[in-house]
Amino acid sequence: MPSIRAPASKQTATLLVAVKCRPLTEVEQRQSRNIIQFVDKKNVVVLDPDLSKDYLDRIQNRTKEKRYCFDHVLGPECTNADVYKSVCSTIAGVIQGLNATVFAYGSTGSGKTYTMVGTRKDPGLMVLSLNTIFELIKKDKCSDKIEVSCSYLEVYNEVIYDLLEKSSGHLELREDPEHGIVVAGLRSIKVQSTDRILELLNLGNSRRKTESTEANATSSRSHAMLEISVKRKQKNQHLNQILSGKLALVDLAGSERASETNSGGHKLRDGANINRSLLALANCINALGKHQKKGLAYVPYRNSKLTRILKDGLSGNSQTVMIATISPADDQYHHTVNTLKYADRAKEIKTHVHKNIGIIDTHVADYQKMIDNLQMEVFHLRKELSDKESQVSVKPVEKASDDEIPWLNALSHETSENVQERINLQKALFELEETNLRNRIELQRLDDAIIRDEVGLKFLRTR
Ligand SMILES: Nc1ncnc2c1ncn2[C@@H]1O[C@H](COP(=O)(O)OP(=O)(O)OP(=O)(O)O)[C@@H](O)[C@H]1O
Repeated sequence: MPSIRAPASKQTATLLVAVKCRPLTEVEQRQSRNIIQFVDKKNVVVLDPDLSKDYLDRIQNRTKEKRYCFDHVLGPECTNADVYKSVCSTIAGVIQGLNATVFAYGSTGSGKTYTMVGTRKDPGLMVLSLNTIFELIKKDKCSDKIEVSCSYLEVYNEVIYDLLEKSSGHLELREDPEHGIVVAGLRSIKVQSTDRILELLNLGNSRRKTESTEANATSSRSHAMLEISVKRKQKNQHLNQILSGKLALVDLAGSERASETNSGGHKLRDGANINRSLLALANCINALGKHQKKGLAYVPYRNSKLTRILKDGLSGNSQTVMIATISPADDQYHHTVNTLKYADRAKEIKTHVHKNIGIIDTHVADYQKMIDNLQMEVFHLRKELSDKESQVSVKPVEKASDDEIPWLNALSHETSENVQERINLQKALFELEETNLRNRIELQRLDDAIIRDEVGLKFLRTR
C-alpha cells in the first residue's frame, strides 16, 4: 500500500453549482404551466405560480417570484453533453492525482438520474466523465503506469450495499487515518475501458432499489455513488511515486413529501430515511455555507451515512460540483425554490484541493541501497568539485603581454565555464542531499513502525 505524504500545496476551491431544468413531461404539458425563466447563462427566475397576482403585486414585491444566480443554468433544451461541458474542467485533474465529486440534488422526478446516468441517446455525466478519463489516459504521453478501478455503492434505509456484488451484505464505514472515510469490504474492480465500466454501471443500476411513486414512475429509493479511482505510478531515479485521484459521481434519492408520493408501509419508511439523510445533507450545506460567511460552525456530518461518505466532497480534498435539478412545472414551485435555496447556500462552500501523492512501499533494504548509491554519488560530486577548484587556481597571471592575450581569453572562458559547472554541481549536490534526507526520514519511519509492530507482537504473546 502506498503511504500518503503531507500535501505539497493546497488550493482552495469553491463548490461549482450548475442548475439543470428538465423539460415538462407529456402529462405536465397538459396539466401544468412552465414557471422557470432563463435570464441568461447564469441567472434564473422562478415565477409565482399564482396567476392571479397582477402588475401591482409584482412592483410592490408581494409576489413569490424569486431570482437566483449560479455558475451555470441550463434550460430544458440542453442535453446532458451541454451540462457536462459546463462542469468537465473538474474531471481532468483526476488522472493527475486530484479528487473530484459530482452530485445531483433535487426533488423526486426532477431529473437527477437522467442527468447522472442518462439514456443511450443522451448519456449522462457518469458515462461522459468516464469517456474523458479514458481519452486522457490514451493521450497521455508519459511512460507512467496508469490503473483505473471502480466501485459502486448504494445507501438504502441508512444501510450501505455493494451494487457490484450480487448479494451484498451490509457494509460499514470506517475512519482510516490515511484515506479518510472508507467503506470496509466494498469491491473495487480494475477496468481497462469505458465499455467495461458501462457494463458494471448497468449491472449496478439494475440492482438499485427503485419504486414507482406518484411523483416518478421509476423513482430511485437509494443514494448511489460510483467511484472511479485512477492510480498513476511514476518512476524516477530515486523514488517510486504514486498519484491517486478519485472521481465520485453521486445520484441522490429525491426529497419528497409522503402525501405527494402517495406512499404507505415500507415506501413511507424509505421516504422517511431518504428525507432524513437529505435533511442531514441540507444541514451540512447550511453549516458549511455559514462557516464561510461567519467563521467556524459545527458541521453535522455524523448524522447520516450519506453525509459521512460525502464529507470529503463537501469540505475536504475535492473539487466539487453540485448539479441542482429542477422541474419547470408550477405545481413543483416549493420543491424548486427549496432546491435552489440549498444550491444558493452551496455556492459559499469551499474545499481544499491537493494532489494525493504516495510512495510505493519499498523494502527497507531498497532504501538502504538507495542511500548508499546517493552517498557514493555525493562523494564523486564533491571530488569533481574540488578538482575543478584546484584547476582554476593553477596559473597565476603576472603581466599580460600581447602573445598572452589569447591565452588569457581562453583562461577567462574556461574560468566562467568552471564557475557555471560548479554552480550546477552544487545544485545537484543539494538535490541529492535533500533526497537522501527524505529517504532517511522514510527509513526512520519504517524502523519505528517495525519496532511498534514488534512491541505489539510481544505484548500479544505475553497475554
Ligand atoms: N433532461 C431531460 N430530458 C428529458 N427527460 C427528462 C430529463 N430529465 C428528466 N427527464 C424525465 O423526467 C422523469 C424523471 O427523471 P428522473 O428519474 O431522472 O428523476 P429523479 O430526480 O432521478 O427522480 P427520483 O428522485 O424519484 O429518482 C423521467 O421520466 C425522465 O426521463
